[in-house]
Amino acid sequence: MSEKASTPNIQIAGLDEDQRALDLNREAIALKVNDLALYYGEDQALKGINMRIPEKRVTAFIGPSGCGKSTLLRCFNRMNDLIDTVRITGEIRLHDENIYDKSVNVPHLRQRIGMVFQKPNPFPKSIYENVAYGLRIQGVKDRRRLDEAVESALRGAALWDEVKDRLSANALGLSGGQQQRLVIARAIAVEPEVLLLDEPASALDPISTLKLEELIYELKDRFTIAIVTHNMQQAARVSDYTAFMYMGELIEFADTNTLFTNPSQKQTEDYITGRYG
Ligand SMILES: Nc1ncnc2c1ncn2[C@@H]1O[C@H](COP(=O)(O)OP(=O)(O)OP(=O)(O)O)[C@@H](O)[C@H]1O
Repeated sequence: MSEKASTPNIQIAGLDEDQRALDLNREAIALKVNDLALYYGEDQALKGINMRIPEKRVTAFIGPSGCGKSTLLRCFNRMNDLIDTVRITGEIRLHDENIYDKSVNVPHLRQRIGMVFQKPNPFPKSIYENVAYGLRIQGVKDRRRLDEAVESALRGAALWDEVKDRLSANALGLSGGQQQRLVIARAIAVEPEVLLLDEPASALDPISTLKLEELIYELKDRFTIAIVTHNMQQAARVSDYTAFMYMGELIEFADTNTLFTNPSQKQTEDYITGRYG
């Protein structure tokens, strides 16, 4: 958080934040999790999760390996549906709609809640076609509209200047950091409401990681962001709220500053002070 305050173009947001200190009860809520449990076959991976994810904020999920961070993130856009053994009870509401309701159109849900994974996964197509992909699936054919959307998404993902002269080059020729920003451009081109980021920087070098963190900060003006990270410094730098999970349970959820400086649970304190994990 302190790094944000030291970055000139972020100070205004910081001042604003100070004026109306982060308070979950005063936030608009994008996602609400009610009594969520998830089982892989006989093994329970998530237990009694209740939480609210605020709109247009960055929420980080931290906790030791295997505590269920990625599993929970995948619940938000029903990626766990793809695993045969998974059984889920409880509900998750995107605004007022239970995303697990039978009537939900899952491909449409995944457009509203986009996801970016640990390893950049561009398609073996041109940079342009990667970004245009979701719009083409939606049936957009008009070239000018596609051009505008591709440029806007690439600018939004802080990649435009680096690729504008080679939009027809294969995306696999980009560096790892560029590929990850391209995948973010692909996700935001369809204007989702929520972006799920599952350890998006873990395969990146420090400079690319920094760029990605700056990008996340910029994107939260437009999107609700949930990020899983192993890196506590990263969580502290990029997020407004942090969820600490342990063995499938949500132990503590608070604004990031409070969670890292004054946690209410001993388990959280033990984790952030490096006593386990
Ligand atoms: N496809 C799967 N089938 C069976 N069990 C799984 C599957 N995916 C995850 N699990 C189990 O669910 C638990 C939670 O895993 P998950 O990957 O969500 O944890 P995590 O906190 O994201 O871990 P990490 O930080 O190591 O990525 C673990 O015990 C894991 O072994």
